[in-house]
Amino acid sequence: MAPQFAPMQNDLILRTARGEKVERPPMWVMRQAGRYLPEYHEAKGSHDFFECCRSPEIASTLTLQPILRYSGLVDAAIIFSDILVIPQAMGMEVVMKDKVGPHFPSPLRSPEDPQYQQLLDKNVSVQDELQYVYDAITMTRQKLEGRVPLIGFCGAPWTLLSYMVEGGGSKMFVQVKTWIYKYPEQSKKLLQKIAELCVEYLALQVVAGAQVHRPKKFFNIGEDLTHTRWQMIQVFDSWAGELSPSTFKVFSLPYLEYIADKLPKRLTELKQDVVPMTVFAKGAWYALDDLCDTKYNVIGLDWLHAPAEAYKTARAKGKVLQGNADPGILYGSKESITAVVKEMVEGFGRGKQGWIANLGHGITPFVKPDDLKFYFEEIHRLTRD
Ligand SMILES: Cc1c2[nH]c(c1CCC(=O)O)Cc1[nH]c(c(CCC(=O)O)c1C)Cc1[nH]c(c(CCC(=O)O)c1C)Cc1[nH]c(c(C)c1CCC(=O)O)C2
Repeated sequence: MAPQFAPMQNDLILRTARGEKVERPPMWVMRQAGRYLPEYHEAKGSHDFFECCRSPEIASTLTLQPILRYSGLVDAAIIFSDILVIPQAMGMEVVMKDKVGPHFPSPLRSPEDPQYQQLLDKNVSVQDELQYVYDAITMTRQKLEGRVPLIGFCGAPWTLLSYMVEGGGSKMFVQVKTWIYKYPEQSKKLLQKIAELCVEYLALQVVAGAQVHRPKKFFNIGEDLTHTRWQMIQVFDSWAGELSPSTFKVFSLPYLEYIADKLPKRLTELKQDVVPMTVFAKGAWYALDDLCDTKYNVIGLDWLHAPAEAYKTARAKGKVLQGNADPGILYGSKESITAVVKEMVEGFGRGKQGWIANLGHGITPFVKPDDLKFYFEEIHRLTRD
């Protein structure tokens, strides 16, 4: 039987993502459960990063931390995990190196590497390999007690391929550029394989948080009430900006589209409702038009976009935007935070439709938690009627 969860109290982000008119913009920030929070370090203790991801108890505790600290200001939780759990599920080793970031001891170097064929041929069960994520989602949904919806996520195929061949973060992208320019067909095969795994992984995340009951006041006339979800999902293409407009169309966009086309179908097969979908292609400012033509409901923006201009493009195509202040603003003065919030509020339709307030990328370490609070409060203040 499906687990039972408390009724949802705040569905603002879901209504906004579906394009409805709202009373104020919903807010959350990427990496909101992270190193800038003292309670994060406390709960993490001496546990390794991936150990925290694999422990539903720790992952759910970390997920809830910003929700508790910024109660009333944060309208969504995002499950504490990492995009690199997919390469791990595919059999690659990934470790998190302190102060360095993710590291693959044996990255995929070329199509001649025996790992290449193994990765393509392996029948990966994301059901079995990533059960700990689904357990963390179910536990988090229980601990949230209906406070806010929970966002599930995965990495985009292009970004995951980059990590798998670079072996970690990169400045020059030598390996992945070699792959796409020397071995384009082999690259595409792997991108497709990753995209298929992403669909199944996202679908199973939705299943793990599925909810059957909800309070009467949220019913819509004529709606099928048997399987109502309180979730959404986001696909992170953090390295999209390494591609050119034309190579993005070949090595990233088709796989992002594949996920957005297939996920609703897969959810229907699994007798689940569809959930709102967000795509965040960092650095791909040139692709806004193309992304607005996909089936994603929400397009995440980094700070390379001027809010008013992006909003015009997105609204013309009925899309919702998410973002987009430079996370670096949180190191600045209160006046500069207010100025950037004003620009967003004015640019994004005063937050009454089509805007989910966020930062333009994940919040960075050393930000003072109260400065993030001020950012949220300013969004709240400036969108109040
Ligand atoms: C590229 C990427 C990764 N992971 C992720 C992305 C896409 C988003 C983005 O572009 O930032 C996604 C991610 N990673 C994490 C979350 C958790 C949910 C959230 O609060 O947003 C999410 C959504 C936790 C994390 N993921 C990581 C941390 C820090 C771990 C620690 O040192 O305690 C957290 C809280 C580690 C991580 N994981 C990854 C990197 C590059 C790093 C190192 C980052 C750094 O050193 O600044 C891979």
